[in-house]
Amino acid sequence: MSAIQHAAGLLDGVRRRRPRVHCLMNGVVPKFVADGLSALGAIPSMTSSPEEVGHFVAKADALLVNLGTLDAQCREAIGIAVDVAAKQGRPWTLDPSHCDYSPPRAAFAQDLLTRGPAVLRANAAEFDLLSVPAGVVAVRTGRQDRIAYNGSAFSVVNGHPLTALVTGTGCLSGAVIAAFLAIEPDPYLAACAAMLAFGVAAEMAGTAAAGPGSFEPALLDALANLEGAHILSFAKADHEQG
Ligand SMILES: Nc1ncnc2c1ncn2[C@@H]1O[C@H](COP(=O)(O)OP(=O)(O)OP(=O)(O)O)[C@@H](O)[C@H]1O
Ligand SMILES: Cc1ncsc1CCO
Ligand SMILES: [Mg+2]
Repeated sequence: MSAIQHAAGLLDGVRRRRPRVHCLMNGVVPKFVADGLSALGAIPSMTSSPEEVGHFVAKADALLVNLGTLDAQCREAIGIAVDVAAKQGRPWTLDPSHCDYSPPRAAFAQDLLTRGPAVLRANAAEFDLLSVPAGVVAVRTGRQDRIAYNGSAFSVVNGHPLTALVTGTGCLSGAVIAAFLAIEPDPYLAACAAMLAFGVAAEMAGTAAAGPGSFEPALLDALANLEGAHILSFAKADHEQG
């Protein structure tokens, strides 16, 4: 089965199984990310207090760690969350948001990469600063999204330029990866499926939007209305075999 056919089936799996995704999100776009996960068919939770986060991660099917507005309490919560994820076998995605602005944040992100994330999702500037250890699926987003693992790579060229004009679309794409990780044990297939679903939904939203203001709700609508058949019809992707 191709990665595209597999993605269509996994989208149905997300709707059937409604995975719980716990998000340690930045303070800028938590509502958008939670709404995007709900629209897709997953169940978001966003608590970050150190005394509670472990309980939330233990009950979640997957975790997203986003460093966008990192502070001392976030660092503590992230440490607890990734420990619980490791102990309970919960897959997690790292979004090293804005690590290119701050050497301490880049060092923290680089350290987190050694603590067992299934997937790194980063924009080009963030991605190019980090070295991705073997065993971590590497997703570099931009006009083209490239998913790489162990010598293989998959590039998704779906999407719409308005995506780049709405803050938090990258954060949401990391959350969508976490939702697919919750139901697909192979993190490379999960990440390919997530970026196909997100890219096709963004393309559908782009045709309905007049600008970034109407693109944002249109993207939520497109995530909710997306069907496996849309992925099969509209996916534009290339496989590079290593
Ligand atoms: N020029 C573009 N054309 C089409 N899609 C794009 C373009 N640039 C980015 N995207 C899409 O926008 C989304 C966000 O990617 P980007 O690399 O901009 O992340 P980001 O900088 O982390 O975003 P944010 O921090 O706002 O959440 C991805 O789904 C990506 O495919
Ligand atoms: C703009 C911004 N600043 C910190 S997090 C965030 C949202 C994702 O880029
Ligand atoms: Mg980002």
